[in-house]
Order: sequence, then structure tokens, then C-alpha cells
Amino acid sequence: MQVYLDNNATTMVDPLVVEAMTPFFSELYGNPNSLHKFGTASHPAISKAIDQVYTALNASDADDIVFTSCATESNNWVLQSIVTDLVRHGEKNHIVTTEVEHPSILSTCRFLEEQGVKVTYLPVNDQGVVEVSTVKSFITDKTALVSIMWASNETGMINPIKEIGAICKEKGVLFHSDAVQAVGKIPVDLEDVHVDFLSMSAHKFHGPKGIGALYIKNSQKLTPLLHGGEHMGGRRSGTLNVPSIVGMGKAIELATVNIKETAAKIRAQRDRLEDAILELSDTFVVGDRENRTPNTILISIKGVEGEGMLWDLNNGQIGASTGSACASEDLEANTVMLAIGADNELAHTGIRLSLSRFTTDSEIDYTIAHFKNAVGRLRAISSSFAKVQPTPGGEVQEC
Ligand SMILES: Cc1ncc(COP(=O)(O)O)c(CNc2co[nH]c2=O)c1O
Repeated sequence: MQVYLDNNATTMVDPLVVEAMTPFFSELYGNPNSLHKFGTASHPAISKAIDQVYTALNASDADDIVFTSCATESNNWVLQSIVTDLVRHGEKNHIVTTEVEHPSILSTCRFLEEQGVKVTYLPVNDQGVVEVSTVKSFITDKTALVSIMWASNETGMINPIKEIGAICKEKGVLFHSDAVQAVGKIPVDLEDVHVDFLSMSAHKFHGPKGIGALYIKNSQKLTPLLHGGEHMGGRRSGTLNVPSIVGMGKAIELATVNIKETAAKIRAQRDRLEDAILELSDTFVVGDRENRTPNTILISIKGVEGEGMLWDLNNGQIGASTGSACASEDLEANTVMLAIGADNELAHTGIRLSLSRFTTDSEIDYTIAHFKNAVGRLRAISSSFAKVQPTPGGEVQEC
């Protein structure tokens, strides 16, 4: 049996999405900007995909949805263009974000700091969530943008976006949320929650890789990151990736049409897996279940290196991760676990398991059995998990 539990890294493309995309590779393949019928033939499908994204986010017609190549591009676009529009020529020079954002936010902020932009990296609490009062206390009259992720890719923990958005609106500060791990997993209603910009990525909700989008409220001015054509109303140049745009539209529709029922099914499987693993001694899960995306577990197993556990799981045909794939190649401690106060040893023991609507009950059963055996094996050879075993004479010895 093969079990894929790394859906926060990327997901399988839903076969129904592949079916929707197929005609636009070799049949309706014209450039949508061409005036002939080969180009205009794809326009209805592009319009439908845009409508599917608007519907999924409950966005207003006054807002813009601009397709990008990925959420990394969307995040770079907002941060770099806010500097172009509000910092270089204006009185503002400050960005507020958190210590636990995705590298596409943190690395871009560090790049902007090299250009003189002031960035505040807010701490998170022991649940990995940023406190509303903390955000409020660091906004000044020089703050150009607040950028805070809707849900963590590492822990699944959900930030108080509605409250933060209300504060930003009240203070007249632009607010961006990287919602990559929220869209398609939990309800995102932009009539109910105020954000000026929102990033999303199709391959996180069973759409194709290489396509994302940026939501822009009320057509807010935002200098393009990519120049060189009138695509997407001059917002983002580059020939439209029609198959992937169609795929993103179909994927977001499938992911959100029954989102509450789907989330409940995934959560039940996640909780059963989590409960079983927590029966093991010296284990703990980051964050409470009520304020977490339904598919994610970041669990610490004392005495078991995360990479060693990944290797054992992989040998058992189970795919998981120690955190963001963007950082998985190195053997560094999990930054989020360090941020919530875990010591360095503990921060090396994090394993992230992320389910999807395609995860089956038998896959959960198999994972529970393998996980428990793996922990026993790995702890038996772990120097940091010394066991105290009674000897025949009753003396106790370290081993
Ligand atoms: C919160 C968040 N923002 C941005 C990105 C980048 O999205 P992309 O550019 O469309 O790929 C990711 C991908 N996160 C992960 C990729 O691999 N493991 C992860 O947790 C993410 O989780």
C-alpha cells in the first residue's frame, strides 16, 4: 500500500480537473490574445474559470482576480510592488509580517530590507498563532502593508485574519494574506473578511502546479511585477496558461462546493490518526484542533529525529515531511517549532502529516500501524531516548 500524506506540499490533480484541462492542450490551443478563432475559442473557458474563483472566494465583481504562475509569484508581487508604490515615493517604509511565514514571504522581506525597507517579524504564541494585540501594537503611520498567512503550512494553525483585517481597515493600512493553505481547505469568504490582497495556489487543492492567483480588492492599484503585454488587463504580462487556468477554476469549484462536509470527513480521519499516535509516550501535537486546518498534524516524537522518521515512513511507502518542502532538503530544526518555544532537540523531531479528500480509512489504518512500529524501532536505537530497563536482580540500568 502507498500512502501520500504530504498534501500541504502538493496534491494529486483531481482526474475531473485533468479532464477539464485536456481540450486546451491540442484542440483549443490558440493564444487567447490572438484575434482569430483559434485564440478566441478559449475565451469562454477562461471567463468560466475566473467566475469559479470569484464564486469560491465570494469575491465582488469590483475586485480583481489575476492569475499568476504560483503563490510565490503572488507573494513577491504584493511585497515588491507595495515598496514600489508606497515606499519609494511615499512616506511609508514599514512592513509587518510574522516569524513563521512561508519562505516566499520571509525571503522577499529580507530582500526588501537590503533595500532599506523596515520589516517587523511578529512572534507567535505557543500555538503558533499571531495575537491580534501584537499586530495592532506594531502598526505605525509608516506601515505600508501587513502580510500574515491565513493558515500555516507547517502546523495548519489558523490566524485571526478577520480581526487583523478589521484593524488594518480601521488604520488605513493595506492587508495581504497568504491563503495558500486555507483556500480549498476551510471557508474563505471575502465578503465577510477584509483583505486587500490574497494569494492562492492551485496545486494545494488538487489543481495543476504552476498556476496561482492574486485577489486584489476594489481593483486596488498595484504596480505589475511582470511587464510586457496587456494580459490580465495589464496587471500581469505573459501568455495565459489556458489549460492551467481552466484546471484551477475546476479545482477550486470541486474543493469548495461541499467544503464543510469534505472538511468534516478529512478531520475525522486526521483526528483518528492523531489520537492513535498520541497514545505513544512523549509525543505532542502543535496547536489545538478547533483552530487548525482539518487535514494537518505537526507532531513531535521525543527521541526520534524527523529525518529518520521520514526515512522509515518512506520505506513503508508513506510520504510525509518535516515541514515545508522548500526547506526539507536541509537538516535544520523546524522553524515553527522553534518559534513556539520548542528547544532545539525537540524542534528536530517534528513530522508533518497532511491528508486530503482522497485519503482513505484503510490508508489511515496502515499509517497508524506503521507509525507505532517505526517509533518503537527508532527509539530503540536513539541515544536521546535512553530507556531504563529493570534487570533480573531488580537493579535499574541505563541502556
Ligand atoms: C503558505 C504557503 N505560501 C506559499 C507557498 C508557495 O506556493 P507555490 O509557489 O504555489 O508552490 C506554499 C507552499 N508550501 C509548501 C511547499 O512544500 N511544502 C509546503 O509546505 C505555502 O504553503
